[in-house]
Amino acid sequence: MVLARAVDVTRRYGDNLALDGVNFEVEPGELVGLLGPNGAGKSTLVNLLIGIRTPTSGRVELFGGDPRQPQNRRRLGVTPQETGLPASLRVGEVIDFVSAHYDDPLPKAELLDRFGLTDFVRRQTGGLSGGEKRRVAVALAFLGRPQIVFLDEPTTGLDVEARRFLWDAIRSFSAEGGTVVLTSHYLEEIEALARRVVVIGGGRVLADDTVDAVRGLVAVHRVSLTVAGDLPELDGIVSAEREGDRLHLLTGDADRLVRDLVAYEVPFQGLEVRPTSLEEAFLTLTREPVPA
Ligand SMILES: Nc1ncnc2c1ncn2[C@@H]1O[C@H](COP(=O)(O)OP(=O)(O)OP(=O)(O)O)[C@@H](O)[C@H]1O
Repeated sequence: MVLARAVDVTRRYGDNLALDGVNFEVEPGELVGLLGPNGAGKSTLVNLLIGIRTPTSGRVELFGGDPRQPQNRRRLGVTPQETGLPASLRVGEVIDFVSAHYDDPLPKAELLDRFGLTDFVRRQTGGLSGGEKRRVAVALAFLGRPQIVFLDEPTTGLDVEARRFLWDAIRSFSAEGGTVVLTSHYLEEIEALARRVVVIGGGRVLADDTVDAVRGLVAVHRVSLTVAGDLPELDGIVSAEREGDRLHLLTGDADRLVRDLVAYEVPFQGLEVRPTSLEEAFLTLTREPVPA
C-alpha cells in the first residue's frame, strides 16, 4: 500500500508555478529525503500531501484518500517549516494539550526522553531558544504514534549535538517501522538519514534514486581557467560560461577534464578546481551537456 502519493500534480501561486507535473509515492517503512534549493517546491509538495493546501491540478492521496479528511489524518505526524508554540505554556503543558487530540498518545515521559527534552518540561516555551523550540516542535509530530511523519527542515537552527540527537530519534522511529518524509537543503542530512532521495528543482522531480546515485549526480566540480580561444571538444562538460578570457566549466570528472586539457595542449593559465555548491550542482541536473 502506498501511504502518500502525488499524481501529475501542479500547484500555482498566482503566476508562479511552484510544482510542475510532480509524481511521488511513499511506501510504508521508507525514509525519504526531499532535497532541493530554496524555492524548489519541497514545502509545497509536503503541504499538499498533508492536506493544508490543494493542488491546482492532479491528485494527492494520504492513506489512499483525501489528505483533508480527518479519517486519513489520524496516523499522520507533521512538523511544518515554521511552528508557533503558545509562549506562556510550559513544554509539559503543550505536550498534554496535543496529547488530548489522540486516542493513544505516547506517554509524556517517553516522548521527552526520546527527544532529549526531559529537562525542559517545566520551561515556558516563550523562554526557549530557537533551536529548543524547534526540538519541541519536531517531537510533537511523533506524539500520536503516527504511521507517517512529514518533517519540513527539521534541524534548521539546531547545533551539531542537537541535530545528531534528533537524527537518532528519527532513525529509531524508522527502525521501528515508521515512515518518514523529510525536506532538507543539505545532502549531508539526507545522507545521514535516508536511503532514498528525491531531488526537487524548479517545481519538478529531477531525480528519485538512492543517496549514492544522487551523490554522484551532484558531485560536480567547477574548473576555471584563463584561455583566449575556443576549447577543443572535450567530454564530460555539463556547462560552460565565459567571463572575458576566463572560462568556467562544470564537470562531473574534474581530474579527467584537467588531463584532457593538458593532453590537447590547451594554453591555459590560472587553473582552479573547486567543488560546486549544491545550488550549482542542482542547476547542472536541469541542463543538457553543452560543448565548451
Ligand atoms: N503562499 C505562497 N504564495 C505565493 N508563492 C508561494 C507560496 N508558497 C510558496 N510559494 C512559491 O512557490 C515556490 C516553491 O516554494 P516552496 O516553499 O515550496 O519551496 P521550498 O523548496 O520549500 O523552498 P525552501 O527550501 O526555501 O523552503 C517558490 O517560488 C515560492 O516563492
